[in-house]
Amino acid sequence: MAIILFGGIGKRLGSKIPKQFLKIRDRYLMEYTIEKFYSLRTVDKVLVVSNKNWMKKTREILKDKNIEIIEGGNSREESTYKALKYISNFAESDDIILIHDGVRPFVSERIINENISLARKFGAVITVVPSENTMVISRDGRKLDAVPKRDLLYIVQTPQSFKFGLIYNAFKKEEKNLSYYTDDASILKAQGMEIYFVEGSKLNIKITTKEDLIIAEQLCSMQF
Ligand SMILES: Nc1ccn([C@@H]2O[C@H](COP(=O)(O)OP(=O)(O)OP(=O)(O)O)[C@@H](O)[C@H]2O)c(=O)n1
Ligand SMILES: C[C@](O)(CO)[C@H](O)COP(=O)(O)O
Repeated sequence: MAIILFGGIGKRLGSKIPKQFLKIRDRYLMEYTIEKFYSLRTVDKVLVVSNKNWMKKTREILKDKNIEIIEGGNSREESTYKALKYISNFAESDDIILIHDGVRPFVSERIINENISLARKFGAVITVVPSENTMVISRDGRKLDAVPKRDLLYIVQTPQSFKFGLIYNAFKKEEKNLSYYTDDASILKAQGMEIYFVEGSKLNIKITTKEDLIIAEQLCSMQF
């Protein structure tokens, strides 16, 4: 099952409407992402988590698809938790759950299928790419405090995929601290679970700011 997260409002993009409802080449951004999962035989179900103020628009866009839609929460992790609670009514503990940022429309079939196969093998996986830039730590955002060794650094993408029982129990244990986390796997890691890697792609961008939208428009003109 794929949980696709569209519960945000895109503050950092600064557009009047949430970025997932922007159109690129006459298709809603959310349609690009959903299609990547909906078209795969390896994905049995798609659950869309949308923003509570945009449920009607979401239903209208997805009216011709067999997709369940629920309301998100006030943070990405709260939206994920709402989705996990919803599927706890029918999911088995060993079912594979993929959790994906809806604003990553260029995820590939290879990444999705590797998430499924490696989550089945290891129980918990995240999609990553190795850092090609030196990255630094700064506490005040003005000066450099530390330089981690670059070859130890990976940039985390999504999907993040898990055996349902593992991720649901981890969220239940941390339900009061979800706003501390910015992804799903780190909640499991904080409880001592090993998290394995799936090779991502530099094309699997997250559309967060205006620059990302320019890149997305270029990628769409090449891919579709
Ligand atoms: N309460 C929230 C916040 C975010 N998301 C989703 O999580 C993904 C990654 O979040 P981000 O890129 O931060 O999206 P926004 O939260 O919309 O952006 P911003 O932080 O700029 O408002 C997005 O697909 C977003 O829709 C969500 O489902 N529920
Ligand atoms: C989950 C994520 O995409 C991993 O890099 C990222 O943390 C999401 O961050 P956002 O601020 O919710 O976009």
